[in-house]
Amino acid sequence: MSEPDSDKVDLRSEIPRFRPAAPPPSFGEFVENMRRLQDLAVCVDATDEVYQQARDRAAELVELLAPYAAREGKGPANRSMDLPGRGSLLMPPFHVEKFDEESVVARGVLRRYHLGGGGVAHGGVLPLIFDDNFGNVVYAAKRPISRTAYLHVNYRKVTPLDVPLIIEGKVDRVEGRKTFITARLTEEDGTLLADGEGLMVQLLPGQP
Ligand SMILES: CCCCCCCCCCCC(=O)SCCNC(=O)CCNC(=O)[C@H](O)C(C)(C)COP(=O)(O)OP(=O)(O)OC[C@H]1O[C@@H](n2cnc3c(N)ncnc32)[C@H](O)[C@@H]1OP(=O)(O)O
Repeated sequence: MSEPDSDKVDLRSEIPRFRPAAPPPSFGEFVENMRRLQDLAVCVDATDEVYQQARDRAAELVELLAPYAAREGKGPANRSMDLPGRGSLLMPPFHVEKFDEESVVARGVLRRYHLGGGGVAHGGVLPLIFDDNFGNVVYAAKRPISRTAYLHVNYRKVTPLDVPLIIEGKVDRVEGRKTFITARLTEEDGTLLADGEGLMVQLLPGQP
């Protein structure tokens, strides 16, 4: 039998404990530069010589970082609460501004690398923002550890890039293992861009 792993949130579950990170000072600037690089990677129109140089410098960066790859929950990405998107490149750069049992509010911008077409955000980015908000709402409401069973987004208006956006989500109702959550994505002046509803289901012992 394998040894119990105290990093698991519950020894019957495969989910790692969530532990906020205190990243080294340069980590935030590194992540912001990586986001800027993503913006450029999706928009530059350069010569082959420039791409060759970019390829080689990117390969150097890979070589520098590869020895430090660590398992989930070790590195600061995704756990740095003071950084946009918790310091995770996967996450849109939003900051949580309110986190309590009533609601979770986060504010941020979508940027060039989130472009879908026609100058506005890719529709697939919005469910990511909603899902992350739902996860935070479950956590803030002190509900048991849960996973998203479904998530429904209504796109009410196109979502602009480089404009402050606000998402606010709250528990709508609880039925046994089920937590139903609703959320709204707006601009700062209250213009509704999208609203969503989701079901988070409490995990049973042993569910990953
Ligand atoms: C501080 C910083 C934090 C940091 C916060 C970080 C935030 C990150 C948040 C990310 C969250 C995720 O994306 S999680 C990843 C995406 N989700 C997943 O991968 C989940 C994959 N699916 C599953 O694992 C499973 O389907 C479960 C666990 C969701 C449910 O399976 P189960 O345990 O067998 O439950 P089951 O008996 O089927 O259903 C239980 C009840 O829910 C209902 N139910 C289940 N699925 C559905 C459904 N799609 N639509 C309607 N109803 C459903 C059933 O009818 C039943 O109702 P009744 O008969 O009892 O009435």
